[in-house]
Amino acid sequence: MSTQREMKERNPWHRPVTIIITVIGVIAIVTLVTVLVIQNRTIAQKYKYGIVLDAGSSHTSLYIYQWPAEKDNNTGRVEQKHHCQVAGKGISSYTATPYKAGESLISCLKEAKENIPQKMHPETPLYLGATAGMRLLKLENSSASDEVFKAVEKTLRGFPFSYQGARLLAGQEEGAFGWVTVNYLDDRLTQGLETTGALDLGGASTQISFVSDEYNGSESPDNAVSFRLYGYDYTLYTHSFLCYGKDQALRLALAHQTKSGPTAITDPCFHNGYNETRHYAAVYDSPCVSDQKPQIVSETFIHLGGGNFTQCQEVIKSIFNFTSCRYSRCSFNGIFQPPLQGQFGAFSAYFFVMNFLNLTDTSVPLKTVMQKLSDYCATPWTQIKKEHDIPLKYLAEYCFSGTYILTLMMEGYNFTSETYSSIKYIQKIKNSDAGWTLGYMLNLTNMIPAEAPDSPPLTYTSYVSVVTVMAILLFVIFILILYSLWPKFNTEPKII
Ligand SMILES: Nc1nc2c(ncn2[C@@H]2O[C@H](COP(=O)(O)OP(=O)(O)OP(=O)(O)O)[C@@H](O)[C@H]2O)c(=O)[nH]1
Repeated sequence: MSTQREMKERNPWHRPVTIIITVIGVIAIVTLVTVLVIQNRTIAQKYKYGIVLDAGSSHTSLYIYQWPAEKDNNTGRVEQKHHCQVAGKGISSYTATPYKAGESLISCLKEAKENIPQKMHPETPLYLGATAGMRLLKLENSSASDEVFKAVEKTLRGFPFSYQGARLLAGQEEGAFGWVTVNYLDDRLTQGLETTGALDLGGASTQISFVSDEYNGSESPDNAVSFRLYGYDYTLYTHSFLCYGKDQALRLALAHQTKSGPTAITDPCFHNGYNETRHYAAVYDSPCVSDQKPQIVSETFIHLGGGNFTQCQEVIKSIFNFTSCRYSRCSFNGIFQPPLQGQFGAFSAYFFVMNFLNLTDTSVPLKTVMQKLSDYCATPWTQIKKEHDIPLKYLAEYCFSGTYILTLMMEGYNFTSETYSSIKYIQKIKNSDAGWTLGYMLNLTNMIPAEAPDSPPLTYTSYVSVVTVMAILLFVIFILILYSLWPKFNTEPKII
């Protein structure tokens, strides 16, 4: 019993001083780590915001982006916080009543007010970029396009955000910013990885953008956009084909089939049994086709479906011009295109259409994809209507749109059955929509620096872990030293 007591007394771990030191040490470590974690988390929870309106030919979308407030100096990730689809058509359709173009944006702007903390409104930049619909309107009627922009600007200025302008984007900008978005979201730019090409299919225009080792901008310099991002140089090939978005391409195909002004056509790109009366004036009411308008005998024509994929491909091929090329190589319509290189992300209508058709898997051989689309096109209209509950106007066009997409890629851009698998149909990357808007905002807010920013050598998690481990280690060393010194301090005078 007494030996046990002696041992207990000699063992420093049983002394109150040691216990107190241990408790204080543990509390110190817990406090240190807690302060580290809380200090950093409080900062990371504050955000800055930016709003971009994509005024497209078919409709307008509003996107809110957010990024950590203290990291806008180039290291914080910008992500999409909210998306609002403006009801109705694109702003270019309001030429008769321009003020309505402005009014159409109000409900989404109100949503933006609700989604961004009020105190951040005045410092939130607000941009509007208009694309191919307004490009066509400008070609057709420049003063009408000015009126629409005025009305839109009036509405945007009426909101408490920091209005930065409403402008027409050049096709080249639309292509280049789409490419920036895809590669930014994929984290390819900071690391200088091989980039992904961008394929964007809109309603009125379509863009192709990629980096090719065989393109430095000397041939067809109009297609070159040079960037220096995070310390890496890029010369991007980009081209926007006006009138080759899927809605205008459909007009081109209908114009091709109604050249002679017939009263009825059997269109292989529409399902068997499809039967609609169309007005010539409505089909030809676009600068993409207005010069092809036939000497009309009738006001309308009957649009019948033929449901034949191969014939549909032939009709679509006829809207491309493959004969003239003054460069070393061309895609179509005499436009230069260097050899395709690397992976491609295909978004907007590429995704909507192929997703509806269940054909987004590009590991499936192209031959099989074509066969499936051919079967879909051959399905009678009555059956298609029974199987899908979506507005008939959209439903009727998927055979055309799917065939257009494959023809544009294979015949227009020169993808092959081998390179088809390098395309990925995408809608979102990490919860942000693929499209030009994010790249546009990153550029205008200088969020992508030309040079790589100085980054801390450790990530936040590694930093906290290292500090924790070091604190524990120091404490253990301290205790061990204390332990080794203990007998000296505690040796009681021995009575001999
Ligand atoms: N199926 C389907 N089609 C859509 C959807 N959203 C848009 N579309 C169609 O896809 C096409 C392209 O749409 P967007 O990418 O918004 O194109 P846009 O901005 O209006 O056109 P551009 O001005 O040429 O860029 C248009 O024909 C739209 O009608 C969708 O959610 N589902």
